[in-house]
Amino acid sequence: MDKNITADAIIKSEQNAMNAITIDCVIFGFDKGSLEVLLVQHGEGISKGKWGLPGGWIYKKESTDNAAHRLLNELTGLDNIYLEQLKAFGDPDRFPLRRVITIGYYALVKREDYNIKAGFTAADAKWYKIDAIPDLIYDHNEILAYSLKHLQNRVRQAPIGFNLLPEKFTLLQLMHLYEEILGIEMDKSNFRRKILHMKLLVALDEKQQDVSHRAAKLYKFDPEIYNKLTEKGFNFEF
Ligand SMILES: O=P(O)(O)OC[C@H]1O[C@@H](O)[C@H](O)[C@@H]1O
Repeated sequence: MDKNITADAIIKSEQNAMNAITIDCVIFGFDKGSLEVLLVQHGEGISKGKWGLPGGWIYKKESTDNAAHRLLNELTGLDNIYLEQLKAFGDPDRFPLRRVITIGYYALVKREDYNIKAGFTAADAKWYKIDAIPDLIYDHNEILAYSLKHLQNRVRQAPIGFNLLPEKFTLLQLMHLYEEILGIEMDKSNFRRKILHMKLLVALDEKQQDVSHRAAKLYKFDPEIYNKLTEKGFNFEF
């Protein structure tokens, strides 16, 4: 085949190819029994003044994982977070100016462990309760909805709570964590029976202190079983 024809074809197909890829991070925070999401207010560009997920452009010589950590840190001050890649969001019309595919990342953290400080192109950065999310830019409400579904599936398949609850907690606190993430109300005795059956918790010889109601028994996670179930997975049907 004629070399020039092949080169021409390559150039043409490259010109038609899309090369704009960005990152968007969904950071869920759990604090005092409520699930929240970290959002940033754009300080410049076509979305100035509007709220969205922390994210943006990837540098040419940067891995997508590094870009996710860098952008999150620059925009919100968050650092040292275990970010998991979710999926790519590639609707051709998701970004108004041209075709841009974005890669979603997500994490679930204990809110009080982190200080938030808006920076870079963000005018503000704030935690929003999951049931009070404003209208977000582009397809960010969809990305958030997908991430929440993913988190809800994840809590049915592996233990959660280790980095979200205090070291010693009551069964009710653990149940509220599940209720908040799954957005459902649970039956206390049913939850108690199922969770204790897993042998994931160690009952302590201690009760809550300084509470106005009847003090409840405290539990902690058995780290070995927690890790084993995290690796192996389970099916927690509520
Ligand atoms: O920051 P701007 O330029 O508005 O957004 C560009 C891209 O960065 C991402 O967060 C958006 O989802 C979009 O894909």
